[in-house]
Amino acid sequence: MLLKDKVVLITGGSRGIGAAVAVEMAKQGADVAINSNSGGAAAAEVIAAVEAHGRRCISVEGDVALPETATAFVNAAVEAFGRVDVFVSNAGICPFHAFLDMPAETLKRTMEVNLHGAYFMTQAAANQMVKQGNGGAIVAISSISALVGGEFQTHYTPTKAGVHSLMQSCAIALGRHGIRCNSVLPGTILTDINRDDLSDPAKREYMEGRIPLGRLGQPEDIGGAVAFLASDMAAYVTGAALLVDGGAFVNLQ
Ligand SMILES: NC(=O)C1=CN([C@@H]2O[C@H](COP(=O)(O)OP(=O)(O)OC[C@H]3O[C@@H](n4cnc5c(N)ncnc54)[C@H](O)[C@@H]3O)[C@@H](O)[C@H]2O)C=CC1
Ligand SMILES: C[C@H](O)[C@@H]1OC(=O)[C@H](O)[C@@H]1O
Repeated sequence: MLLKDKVVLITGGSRGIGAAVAVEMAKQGADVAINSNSGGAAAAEVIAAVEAHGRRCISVEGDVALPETATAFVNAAVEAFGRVDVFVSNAGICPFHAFLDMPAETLKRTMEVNLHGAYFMTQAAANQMVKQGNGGAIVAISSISALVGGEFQTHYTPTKAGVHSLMQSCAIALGRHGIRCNSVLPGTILTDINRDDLSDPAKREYMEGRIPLGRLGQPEDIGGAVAFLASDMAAYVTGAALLVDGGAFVNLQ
């Protein structure tokens, strides 16, 4: 087990990639706190799945765009489990929309959830780790979209580049505290975030055709990369980005 008895916090942990990461953390021996803005039945399922691996799990509801959600989440995790060892910044949205008539509110909300949310949460988790005094690991779920564009993602791709940039700067700011900061860059992973977009069979076939490994990703494909970066196996890895995309990025022709 890579994370035996560690305490891992994950934003957006009720569904999709965050939920799969929560379960992988439990498989690796960690107790888990998940945040989400919806909670409910989905969060209850994640709690049950973590507990099935013999680990503890709490769910804390809150909008990551609000700074107070970050302190409330970290405080709740510390109250439940005593400390924070690993923080995974995952919550995000991608309301697909064309560039020329992008509503200002859609742009603002996407920036606030994806980038400001990652900032507030990373800051709150890091402050707790510094207070504890024995280091820690922070992993942000950025994206292949930090490296390449998307016609209907002009509001989204800058947030994913920003999240990785945040990890790079935090790697410097927090290195002296023994806190490592890295990004995972998933390719296209089948979740609710792209369900509508990929419901078009032609689009889905095109996306699959771009991937050397021959399939779109599943949320479970991301868990191993996060576990590695969060663990002592990556003790000398900080400020790094790990693409987990089935080879999509390198497939020019
Ligand atoms: N699915 C994909 O192809 C890819 C996703 N990503 C990133 O992975 C992360 C997770 O996305 P998915 O699992 O695909 O999406 P999803 O829609 O399946 O899950 C999103 C999670 O974030 C939570 N969330 C959304 N807005 C929130 C808010 N304001 N406050 C708190 N929680 C909030 C939801 O409740 C849910 O738990 C996102 O940051 C996304 O940008 C990155 C690359 C590819
Ligand atoms: C939501 C998209 O399908 C998904 O999000 C990303 O970050 C990937 O680049 C995909 O475009």
